[in-house]
Amino acid sequence: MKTLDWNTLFGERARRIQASTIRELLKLTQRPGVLSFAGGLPAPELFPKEEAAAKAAEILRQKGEVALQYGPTEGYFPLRAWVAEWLGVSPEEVLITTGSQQALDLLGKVFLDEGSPVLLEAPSYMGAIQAFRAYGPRFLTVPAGEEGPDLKALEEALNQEYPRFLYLIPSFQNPSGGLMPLEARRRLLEMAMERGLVVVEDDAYRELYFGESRLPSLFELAREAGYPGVIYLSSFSKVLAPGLRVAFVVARPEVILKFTQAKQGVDLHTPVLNQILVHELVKEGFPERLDRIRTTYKAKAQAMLEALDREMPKEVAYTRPKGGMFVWMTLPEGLSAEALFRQALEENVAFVPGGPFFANGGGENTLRLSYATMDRERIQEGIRRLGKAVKGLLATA
Ligand SMILES: Cc1ncc(COP(=O)(O)O)c(CN[C@@H](CCCC(=O)O)C(=O)O)c1O
Repeated sequence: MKTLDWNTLFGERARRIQASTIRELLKLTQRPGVLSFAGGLPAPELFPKEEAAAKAAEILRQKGEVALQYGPTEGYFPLRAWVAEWLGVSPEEVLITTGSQQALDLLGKVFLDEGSPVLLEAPSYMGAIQAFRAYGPRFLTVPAGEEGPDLKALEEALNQEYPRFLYLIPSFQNPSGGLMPLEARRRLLEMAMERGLVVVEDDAYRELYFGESRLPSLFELAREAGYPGVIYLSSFSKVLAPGLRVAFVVARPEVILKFTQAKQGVDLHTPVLNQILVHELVKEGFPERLDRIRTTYKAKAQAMLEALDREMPKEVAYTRPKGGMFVWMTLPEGLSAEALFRQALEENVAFVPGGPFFANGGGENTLRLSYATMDRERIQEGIRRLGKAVKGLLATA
């Protein structure tokens, strides 16, 4: 009988697909006793378990024939209408997706051909890099820091090339925690409008601000200016429950139509029961829930920063986030976050090395710490362990 070599049987696109570092690391961190700062996993204590249990039972009893049946690809209309009202758009501009991760894949499917230039920040969200990479694009990157992308570098890049789209996370960027100031947002939009550039705004952390209020999204600023070129992504993962896999895309009807056609070929529709459950959970008391979530993450961030200030040697730099879920750490030049990862695992603490957040390489001395999942005591203990591993690495440098 002929043996099968699957690698030769897989298609060209499949051979490009690489594992998600976060997903692979999360397996490692399941080991008992490991304190993990790896995944941006929302605080489980915030999940509305009791409320969801009651509402799910009620939905199945009263609307079981809808909740358990195939549904429209665009999404459960009452949820689309709720998102539309929340964002001040029409339901025809809203598509419900199975997590923002699916929207990232649809972006690749709809906009990218082999070799298409796509522009993103360095570092940027590795889930987006992974989703886009499957379509064989040519990645262009601009440096990003605590105030978002370097606009001078962005202008230079845009003067060289017209990318299929620019992918950004303006508020509490993953992994760098960056927050684009209002002036920078306006400047970026001017550059996009001059060129007719498609801008993808991934606003996963829009509500997780620690200050008094939220900055206007690029999407809102573009609408004010009458520019239709911003495609807006956000999700219920960070403000409700990631396991429900319910998120949305907001864009011009022509874009939503094409994304819907593409989604038909992927999963027909997002699970109907989950969509109805999300709608039931957000239609009352959502603002109060958001306040509780912001207070929780602000306290967790504070706990991590206090511990870092206490445990980390002065050679190590790290951000002081104004929202979101992450602290971005930079080791002295020449030190490897991968080497630190191995040393840290011996101390039973884990994080995500920064390399996979750089689409074109680099960032070997960077790492991302998520404070979202653990309570204050374990955050402090985890950082104590990490501090020990960092000092060990510095001693061998
Ligand atoms: C900027 C940005 N865009 C989309 C997503 C994915 O959100 P969904 O849950 O798919 O709606 C995320 C979620 N990222 C988390 C979750 C990854 C969880 C995992 O792979 O287990 C992380 O970076 O750790 C994100 O940060």
